[in-house]
Amino acid sequence: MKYFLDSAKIEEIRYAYKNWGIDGVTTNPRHIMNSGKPFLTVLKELGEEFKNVENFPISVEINPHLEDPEEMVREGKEIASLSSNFIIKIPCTEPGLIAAKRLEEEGIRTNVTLVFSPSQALQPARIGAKFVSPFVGWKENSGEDTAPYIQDIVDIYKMYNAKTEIIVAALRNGKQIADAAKAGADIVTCGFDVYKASFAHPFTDYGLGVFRDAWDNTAKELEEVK
Ligand SMILES: O=C(CO)[C@@H](O)[C@H](O)[C@H](O)[C@H](O)COP(=O)(O)O
Repeated sequence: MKYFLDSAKIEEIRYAYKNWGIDGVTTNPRHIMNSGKPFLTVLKELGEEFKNVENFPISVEINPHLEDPEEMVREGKEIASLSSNFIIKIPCTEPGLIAAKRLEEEGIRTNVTLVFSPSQALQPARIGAKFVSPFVGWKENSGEDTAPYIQDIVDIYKMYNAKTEIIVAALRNGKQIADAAKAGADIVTCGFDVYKASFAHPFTDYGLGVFRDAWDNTAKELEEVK
């Protein structure tokens, strides 16, 4: 399963690419706002940073105020022209799906986002979107158990041999990452801190303490000779 970083902060993206080998990036308007930089500046930085890296998808969301498919397509094309790594992220609304279909027909790859049900995940696959992004965290926060819904999407896609790759999004902890892997999702996208926490376990730290003590208290060769 691939790991994408859900972020628009160039420093953490650079770190996660170099040290963790992340496979791509997903951004959204909130991540761009949190970067503290203007939209186009972030896009230029990302395009420049990965200009020599092939197969490194960077999802960039169109203006969320757009409701007309023609305008969505126009903006999607403008964004896509800035970098061959850019994937156009479009909301899972009817106009969004129309725009995604047109963009895919013109060879511009899309990521249909803000997906919250298996039925919403069907049309992105039918129109050949490159990615679909079902959300987990927001539903879990509202008290829903999301494991069955992700499993349903994975199973349906398998049943129909859908080529669209599933990015499980809005994950909050390591268990949700493991659940996505268990369900057979293609990709997860998480924030920097969620990945960092997922690499750790309190027993790993405890065990290290035990082994460090043992190391320090092991008889030293020179002392044994004496
Ligand atoms: O849709 C995708 C990935 O394609 C994500 O970037 C998605 O926007 C984010 O995971 C969600 O918005 C979660 O954001 P947050 O609640 O973790 O700030």
